[in-house]
Amino acid sequence: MGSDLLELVDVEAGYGRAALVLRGLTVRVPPASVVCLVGPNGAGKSTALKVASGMLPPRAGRVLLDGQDITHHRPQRMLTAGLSHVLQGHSVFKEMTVGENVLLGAYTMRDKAAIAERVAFVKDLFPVVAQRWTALAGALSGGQQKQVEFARSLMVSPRVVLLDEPSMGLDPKATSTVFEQVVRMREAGTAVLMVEQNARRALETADFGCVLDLGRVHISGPAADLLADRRLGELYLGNRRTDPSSA
Ligand SMILES: Nc1ncnc2c1ncn2[C@@H]1O[C@H](COP(=O)(O)OP(=O)(O)OP(=O)(O)O)[C@@H](O)[C@H]1O
Repeated sequence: MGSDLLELVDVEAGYGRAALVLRGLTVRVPPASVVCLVGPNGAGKSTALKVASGMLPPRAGRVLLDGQDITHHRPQRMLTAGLSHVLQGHSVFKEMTVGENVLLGAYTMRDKAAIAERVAFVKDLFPVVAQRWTALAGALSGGQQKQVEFARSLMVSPRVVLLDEPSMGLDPKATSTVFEQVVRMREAGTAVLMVEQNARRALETADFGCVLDLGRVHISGPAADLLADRRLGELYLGNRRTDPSSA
């Protein structure tokens, strides 16, 4: 180990008195890489992100950031440590401007010059944020709103961004844009741990993939290898057994 930025190691977690959802989950995110969690509904993908960001304390196992044990840090401390979580669904405040939404991501920051520097950074990374800065966020398309959420999550200069279903509810064109922005985040040096239903598209974007089933990693490896795995294609990626192009 040692070279991974974020590690979930042998994590067990669940909700209240209900049975465990994560049953010994280990996931590793190397620096400036995109790692994608895929798998069937209820496998525990979103739960893994909640454990990583401190929203759900695990019952066993560890969360390490750059080798430091941050397992029982509260969400705000996780955020200042460098983990930013973009939740499932849309979380922009539609009646506020794009700029106001983005600046909400700086609420833990005191240094005005640092805030201005981050605003310039996210405007550069997401041109739509710069172009629509004073517009009401509710007037933007779903894909554009997702980019506002990304920009907000990057204000604190996170080392890892956790993205829960970034393409949810988006049409194919907006989905492509959102995945292009994920690549840009990685190019800008931020690691991404992403959960996606759109497994094929997500693996095409990711460096590494983990297929979760029943709260454990079933298969993991370079995303290109998972995409090329015929059995995996049939089980999770929608390839038909008779489709010669999936060979
Ligand atoms: N807040 C909660 N309270 C109780 N149970 C929950 C809660 N959130 C999730 N669960 C349960 O935990 C299990 C795993 O849910 P999770 O959302 O992590 O799965 P997932 O792999 O992300 O699924 P999906 O692809 O459907 O989003 C499910 O059985 C779900 O019902």
